Amino acid sequence: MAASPDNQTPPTETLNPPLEHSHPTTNGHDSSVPPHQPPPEQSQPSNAQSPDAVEPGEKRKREDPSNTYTENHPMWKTSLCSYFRRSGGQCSHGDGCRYAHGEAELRPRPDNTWDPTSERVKKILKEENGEESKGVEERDVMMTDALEGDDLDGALAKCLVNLPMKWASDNLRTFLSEQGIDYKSAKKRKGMMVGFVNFESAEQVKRAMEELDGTSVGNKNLKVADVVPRSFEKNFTQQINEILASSNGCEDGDAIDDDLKQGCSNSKARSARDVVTPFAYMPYADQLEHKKSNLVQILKKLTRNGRKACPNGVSLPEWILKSREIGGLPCKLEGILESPIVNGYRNKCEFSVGNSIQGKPTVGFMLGNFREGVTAVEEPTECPNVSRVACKYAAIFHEFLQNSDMPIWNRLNNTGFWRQLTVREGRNPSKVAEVKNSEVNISEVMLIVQVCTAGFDDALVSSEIERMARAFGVVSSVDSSLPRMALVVQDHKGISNAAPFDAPLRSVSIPKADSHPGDETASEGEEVRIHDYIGNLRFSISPTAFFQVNTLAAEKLYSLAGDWAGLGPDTLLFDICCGTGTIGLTLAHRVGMVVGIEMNASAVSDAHRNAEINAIKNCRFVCAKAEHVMGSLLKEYLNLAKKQDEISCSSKISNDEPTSTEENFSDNIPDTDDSASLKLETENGKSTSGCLENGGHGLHNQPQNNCTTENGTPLMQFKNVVAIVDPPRAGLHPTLIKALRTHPPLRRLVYISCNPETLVANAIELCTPSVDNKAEKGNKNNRGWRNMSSAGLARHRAKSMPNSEPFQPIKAMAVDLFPHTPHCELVMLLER
Ligand SMILES: C[S@@+](CC[C@H](N)C(=O)[O-])C[C@H]1O[C@@H](n2cnc3c(N)ncnc32)[C@H](O)[C@@H]1O
Repeated sequence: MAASPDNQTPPTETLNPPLEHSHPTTNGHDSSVPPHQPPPEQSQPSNAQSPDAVEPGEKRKREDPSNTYTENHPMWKTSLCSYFRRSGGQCSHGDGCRYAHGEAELRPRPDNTWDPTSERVKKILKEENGEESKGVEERDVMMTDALEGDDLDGALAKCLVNLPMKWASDNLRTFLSEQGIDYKSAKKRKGMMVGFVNFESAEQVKRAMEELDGTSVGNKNLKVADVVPRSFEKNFTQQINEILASSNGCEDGDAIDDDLKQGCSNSKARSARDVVTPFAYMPYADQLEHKKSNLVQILKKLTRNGRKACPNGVSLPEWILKSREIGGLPCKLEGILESPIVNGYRNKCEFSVGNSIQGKPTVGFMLGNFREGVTAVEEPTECPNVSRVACKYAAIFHEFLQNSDMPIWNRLNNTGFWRQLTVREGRNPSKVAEVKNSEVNISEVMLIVQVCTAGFDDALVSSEIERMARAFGVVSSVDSSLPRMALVVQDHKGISNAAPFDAPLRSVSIPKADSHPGDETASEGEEVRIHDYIGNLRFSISPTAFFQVNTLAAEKLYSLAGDWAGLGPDTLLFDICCGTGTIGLTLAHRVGMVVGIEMNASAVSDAHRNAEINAIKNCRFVCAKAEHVMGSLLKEYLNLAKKQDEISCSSKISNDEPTSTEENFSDNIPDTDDSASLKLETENGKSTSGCLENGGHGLHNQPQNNCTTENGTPLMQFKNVVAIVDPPRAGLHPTLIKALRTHPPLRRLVYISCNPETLVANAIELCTPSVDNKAEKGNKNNRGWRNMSSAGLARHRAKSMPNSEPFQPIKAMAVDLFPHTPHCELVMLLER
């Protein structure tokens, strides 16, 4: 399953590698800086030459820091001396060197962090990341699905880890033959780093381990690991004995005590709790501290990369110059707001269907990464972020699957029927006293069962789905603690469980006799929806629309964004990536007008409906990819002021063809968007006029000027134009960034991010000075972007930014929407 904190791919968020810590390339000093110069965030000591003094075209000179830093300087001995390390303890600066000669001399930095290349930090990171950082080498491989036509024999099967992803079975067989390894069968799927080998005898296993373990293939070392296949239970003891005999010199048939079992077979598996909520072992206050210090490291990348990306001959912007006063941060990180509830907070959980370690069909979370050979699934009961209600539905489905005639999904062969259960919860508005136990507010549940009908008889599919509906109905009719329920089946044939928005959905009636009073009995084809509240606004949410998974914490997030956006009656607010309209609608009463942009058509129709049910009239929602329409929208709305005298507002945005600036923006990053398939829509399905129609609700606000449309409707013009962007994990499209950056009247931008790494990358492009200098532009033929970090790519793109006033990072703050996981939302205010 995909990994993300957004609710399109929920609790598996932690299957992603943990947040990347800032880790300069080699020596703790930035790679662009010669060994004996300070890292970028400290390279402008107070008495250093002002960058403004640098002549155009001349490289900015850095002073020898050993002369300028003294013992009293806050950065004294806070970085390791790479020269000292590389030369085996020699450094011409001797004791006077401002860098630490070894770990013992190293001092903490003013912000209480340590040189990221120090052993101390490496050790902390290892501990923090726990098993996650150890990688597959130190873990069991828990494949519980069989490869096509060949069940693995637990005792004589081995798993080879670190094979090239692109290898198929043939490559693996050739490799084994070249190494002189005898085996019975060998299988590998492209896209995985693991392959499976069955052997004829314990001797073959032993020899394979001796020959292959540690052998290098490409730039990796092979690891021979155990497999815990379906036959785990019956073969376990035998398997252990074989392993003991073959790899540890124990005699075949030795008595096995528990310690030996663990030590020799490495059979300690991680639990779903460890995988999904790796911070659950820490007190909540420590979790918050931990997230904050991670964010500090990530934010510093913005300063470092902004500095690097600054074109030659251009003064460093003020925010970079001032960064050294705040420990290298691009702006102040004002803290982290805690979640009002820390347990059972998720209103959406996607439970995988797969075999447990014991080979039993199970509904829950995968215990690791498919690419690493882990397909085992465990029940969610120990995961503190999942509600008891969601666990109950997972358990009902789990029981049903034990006797289903249809097979569960096999991730290796991409065959099977039952794939995933999504539980979405709708809540009543919470009273303060109920916040701590918000589960009492769960008033309705939408169950989305994902299946793959390909190759199955229609009649069989229908009868099995009916049987499932009865199973849910029976339990909910006897358990009065379960809320109202609606059932939807999603047919998805793709490889990953992440189905596209338009994967066919149909609602399934829950048989009346068995159903709980009030259960949804939507007729076939009718769209089922759930409802939730943000403040006192009611939101109607369709099955595939995004809605923040922690509603109460989202309320804090939106109000923070609103406070920072500097709203008022004369504000036009662009809510970019608006989903069901949550941000714009909750802030609508504080602005003149909201324009929301969202690509998921169901979410846009939810947004319209939500405006309607809450009687909000000053919002308009556009269904399109933001990168396709933002240039046009900004141009139309922001140019209004210039056109005041001659205004007739006859211009139309009839489609999302790129504007001239978009056309000019060519970089060599492929754009996979299908602009042709998208059309700009308004709430009425008509094209949008260049000026805003006076919507009614916002009329009590005082627009600066009015004008009229062709048909005489009054129009408003706004003094203050702000944008709140809330993109998915991948961040903003470069074309959108350019549109925001190159429209000067847009003075303020609030960036909400569930992935601080992409926020930093996008902010590099938004905040780096640009020049109209062809020589500075990126190399159009450079295909090396594939290997670049997101920050490197952003620096590269920043070179192609048309000359325009950059934004400045003003302040940042985190909001914890995901207790017990490493994730949180980050909000940053950018102004110019
Ligand atoms: C993190 S969600 C935020 C939704 C909303 N602001 C909220 O808080 O409920 C990101 C949203 O962006 C939408 N989206 C993703 N890519 C987009 C694009 N290129 N243009 C417009 N919307 C996009 C997704 O469909 C999703 O609804």
